[in-house]
Amino acid sequence: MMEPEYPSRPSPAPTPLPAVQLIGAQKAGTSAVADWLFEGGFQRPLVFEKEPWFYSKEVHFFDTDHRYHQGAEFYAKRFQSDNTTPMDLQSTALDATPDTLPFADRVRATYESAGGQQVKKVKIIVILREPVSRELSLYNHLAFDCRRLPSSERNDWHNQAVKDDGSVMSFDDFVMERSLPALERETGPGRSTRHSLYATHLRKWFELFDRSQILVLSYDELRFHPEKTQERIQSFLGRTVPGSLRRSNSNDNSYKIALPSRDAKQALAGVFATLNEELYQLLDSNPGPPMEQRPFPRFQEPP
Ligand SMILES: Nc1ncnc2c1ncn2[C@@H]1O[C@H](COP(=O)(O)OS(=O)(=O)O)[C@@H](OP(=O)(O)O)[C@H]1O
Repeated sequence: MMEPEYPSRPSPAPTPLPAVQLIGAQKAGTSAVADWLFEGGFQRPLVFEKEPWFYSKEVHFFDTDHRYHQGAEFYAKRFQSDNTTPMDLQSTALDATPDTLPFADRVRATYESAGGQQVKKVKIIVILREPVSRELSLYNHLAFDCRRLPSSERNDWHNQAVKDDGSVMSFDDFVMERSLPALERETGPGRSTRHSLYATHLRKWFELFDRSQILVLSYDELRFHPEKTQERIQSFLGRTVPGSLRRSNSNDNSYKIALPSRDAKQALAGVFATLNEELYQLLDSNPGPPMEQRPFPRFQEPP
């Protein structure tokens, strides 16, 4: 029997989403890379009324429930201005939200729902930093904000570094009372600390996206050989980006702690030693695009 012929229905036009996702890790040099890319021609997200200024780098769509649940159109609007075409978006729009790392599934679902095979085209960049130094950087950032912001402007994220009496806790206390408990649970307070569970997060990204779409970078290389990191990113993105990587978002101030105490370092390193090994093995068995460092360099621990 002949199959009946149905007129082919045009599929709905895709919702154009950013071509590049810089997903973290938080405190691993994402602002420096984002600044360089934005200055070099990548398109920033738009900031809407009542949104904070830093949304012009990071949209906080995937990591913020009430934003995520507004859907792909809500997200796409942050990248549409009168003079952008879908073509522009597909090649130069960048979301550099450093908190996206734990949300591979949401990124996949959003790009899938947006159509146009964008899920197969989006380019994902992640920078990994030695976890003890990253935790210290997180603490320094929180402590800096807590000292400069009135309590009415702080949120739960900032208040992680505040003691019951309202004073800012030491890094040692932060490690014992916040970081270590956070690493023992999968959800709840301490998500920023759990960014350092790199193998857990990356395993999901590797399952949900083709490995060739994900460039894994080393913060140590970004710090000591930034020109190499720039070369890798340009090769991955398939375009030359003028300018150079500068230091950015270092929150320098007289209270900033340069090195962890021996106790804090030992307590954290004890947890991260095995997890870092898991990461090296995961990267070893999942080779990335050709411009990625291989083997991935082992982290340099703080002295
Ligand atoms: N060019 C360059 N080289 C080396 N290190 C650099 C560079 N730019 C920024 N940084 C350091 O990266 C830390 C800030 O990271 P992020 O920008 O990712 O932070 S954030 O998640 O966006 O808040 C922060 O680390 P700490 O100084 O240890 O806190 C920055 O100093």
